[in-house]
Amino acid sequence: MKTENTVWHNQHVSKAQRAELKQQKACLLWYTGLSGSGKSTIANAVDALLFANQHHSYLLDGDNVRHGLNGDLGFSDQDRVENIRRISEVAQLFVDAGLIVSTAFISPFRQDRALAASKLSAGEFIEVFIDTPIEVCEQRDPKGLYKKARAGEIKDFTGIDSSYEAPENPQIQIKTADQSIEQCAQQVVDYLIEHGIIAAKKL
Ligand SMILES: Nc1ncnc2c1ncn2[C@@H]1O[C@H](COP(=O)(O)OS(=O)(=O)O)[C@@H](OP(=O)(O)O)[C@H]1O
Ligand SMILES: Nc1ncnc2c1ncn2[C@@H]1O[C@H](COP(=O)(O)OP(=O)(O)O)[C@@H](O)[C@H]1O
Repeated sequence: MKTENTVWHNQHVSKAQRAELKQQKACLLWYTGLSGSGKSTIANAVDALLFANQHHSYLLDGDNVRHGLNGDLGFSDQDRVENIRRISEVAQLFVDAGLIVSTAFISPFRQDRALAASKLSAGEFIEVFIDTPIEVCEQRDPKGLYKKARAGEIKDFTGIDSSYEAPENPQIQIKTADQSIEQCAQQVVDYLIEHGIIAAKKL
């Protein structure tokens, strides 16, 4: 550790106070799933629903973070671990600000998702498994990446030559092949209401 001479400062305003002002509880919706499974689509739909109902939320999305904060990282196992570690730290700060935070990253390794969860209090970390079979993801192929990976133009592609460890006990499991985008988003919103993170209001 290079931080041995630094001291943690407790803030006067707590996470709970910040969240209460926003009439919500702070939490982290951690979306995980294969490329093309629907993480971004569903996380964006949920975020839009929350915003429309005056909630304070923020979405950290894969490609955007990789263009900036994590622009130095590729797709080796080691780089993915570091990618998720940094995202976990950033997400924790946003949760501290009292927000309903969403992260939409493949986050293929259980251990890294567990690390993200360990930084938050009980009930704050909500693992959302976007459970879409690889055949469906590959058929959708929204960015043409599966085609390139099959052609050998991209290596270490998740689900093809890089592993994905599915969650064993996610708080929310969404089967996108059987439901519309709206139904998937509503499944997340229903969870937030049932667990007292937001009030029912119009959602
Ligand atoms: N080799 C390889 N494997 C998987 N994905 C790849 C790869 N190369 C580029 N991409 C694109 O990068 C997006 C995944 O980035 P993540 O930061 O979510 O990945 S990870 O959590 O670190 O595994 C992923 O975005 P999504 O399709 O939205 O998941 C791809 O668009
Ligand atoms: N029920 C659904 N939920 C989410 N996405 C869906 C669904 N049905 C079809 N799709 C489509 O699947 C694709 C998912 O892409 P994307 O959200 O970018 O996935 P990811 O972020 O996991 O890579 C989009 O083109 C989206 O329109």
